Amino acid sequence: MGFPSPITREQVAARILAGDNLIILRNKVIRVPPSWLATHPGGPLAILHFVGRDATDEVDAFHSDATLERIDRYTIGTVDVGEHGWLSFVPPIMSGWVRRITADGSKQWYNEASPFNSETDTAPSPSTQFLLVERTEDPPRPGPTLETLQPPPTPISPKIYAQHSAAYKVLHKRVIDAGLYKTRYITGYGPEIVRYTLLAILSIVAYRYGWFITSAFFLGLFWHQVTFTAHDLGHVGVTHDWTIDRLLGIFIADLLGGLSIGWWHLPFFAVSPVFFNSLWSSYYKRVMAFDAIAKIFIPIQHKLFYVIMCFARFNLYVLSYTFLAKHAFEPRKAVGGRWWWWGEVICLGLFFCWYSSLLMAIGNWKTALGYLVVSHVVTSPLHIQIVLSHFSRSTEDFGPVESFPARQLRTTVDVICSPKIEFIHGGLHLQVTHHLFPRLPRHNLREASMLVKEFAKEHNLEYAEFGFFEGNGEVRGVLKQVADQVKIVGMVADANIRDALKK
Ligand code: HEM
Repeated sequence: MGFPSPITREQVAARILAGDNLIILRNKVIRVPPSWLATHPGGPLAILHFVGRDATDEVDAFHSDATLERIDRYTIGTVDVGEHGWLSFVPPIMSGWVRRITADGSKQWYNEASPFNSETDTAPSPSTQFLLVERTEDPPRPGPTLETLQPPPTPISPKIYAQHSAAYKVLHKRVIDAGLYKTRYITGYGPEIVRYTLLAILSIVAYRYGWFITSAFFLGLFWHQVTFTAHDLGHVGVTHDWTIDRLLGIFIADLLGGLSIGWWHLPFFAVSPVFFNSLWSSYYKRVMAFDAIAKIFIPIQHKLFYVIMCFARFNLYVLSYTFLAKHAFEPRKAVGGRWWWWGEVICLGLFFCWYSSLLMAIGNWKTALGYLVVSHVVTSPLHIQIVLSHFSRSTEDFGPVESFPARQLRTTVDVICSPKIEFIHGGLHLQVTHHLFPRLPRHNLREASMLVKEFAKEHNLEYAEFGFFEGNGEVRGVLKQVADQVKIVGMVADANIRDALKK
């Protein structure tokens, strides 16, 4: 399709300020229709955080070819991207602005939070970092302005990031040409299915013989293992068909594991000292308070790490069900309509039936409690693994200018392990490559990681990896660092109060 003349940067900004959700893909301007925003399978926030930005690499990484063609249909024109690519705007949501339906049915800007930028450019809190805090007074204007959209000055070079981005496209092509998007059903998932079946049989047999704690142990191992396949399905990384992967995902995650495939997340720790303020989460739509409870627990978070990890699965239940409750009255998803929601709710109901019958049939509440605890605690290495791959790395935000590959490499780390025992880590140990190519079938990640390592070396980017035990040490180190800083902040505050009282 030909377009008359390129849309100017000012026109793009004006349309965003008027409420259009425009993203830049290569040199094309895509207008995401409001209907897609509400019903997007990856959620509206994924799109809102890319309004005004070049989202080419992210969009290529997250979508199937068929979806990419569909996205292309929403092109409304082209832009001149310049020598170093499109200089991204700051999406309105990152400075606290969202669109809301008013009483008369029209959509207006609403300021849900205030931006909190660091005035100085320090390592833990760069000037490019966009954090939000609770809004305490009415905004001076009824909507975002041209100024709000301008990215803050950054010491990072757009030229270098443009080079990374161009090289990522070449890398992605190499991964595709090497056939790494082809799922290894027999050699990859074959052994997985045998392993899952064996663990399930061991759990059932032990239960039948009355060896309840042994049965709970194998059930925990079963959950630990199947979660990796649920994770693959959540990323549409098995059949690459959203409907089939979602159906399989609902069966495994919801029916067998009691968790929502539409949502799973991490237990919470503070990993950045910037958190010593209460922050507004544009994801949870609430203030993440640095309150009295946080002040008690954060100073000892490194000591509680493994204890919390043991019970992390309970947190996943809470978050899963909250997610489904919030989506109960949402519009139909563009893919999957509403059946995905009903499928999840019904399968979760069935999960509670089979698991609670299992506990009740034990006939002794102490053993039943032991069964509940053991089956959940055994899954804890999975949670530790997820934390390792993310929390020991940088949490700084270099703003919308940083390229996708540079950000993914900077914020993720691999856990080194022999291919013979990698089923224990279930592919999540190759997190760097997974974050660069989320739809890539898990059993091809090792081969792809070789190409990513070459890419990182060529572009002077760090491909971080550590051993499992070293990684545990790193994470506890980060948690302790932040804990110590909270203690210091507390001591300074106490000294100030004492001084004030003396005066
Ligand atoms: C008109 C624009 C868009 C359309 C029509 C669209 C459509 C879709 C569809 C159909 C899926 C399901 C997976 C698939 O079938 O490929 C999906 C998933 C997803 N999309 Fe989009 N999308 C759009 C824009 C974006 C943008 C700008 C982002 C942000 C970078 C984004 C991020 C995601 C994510 C994170 C997922 C989940 C994938 C995963 O968990 O692996 N999408 N999208």
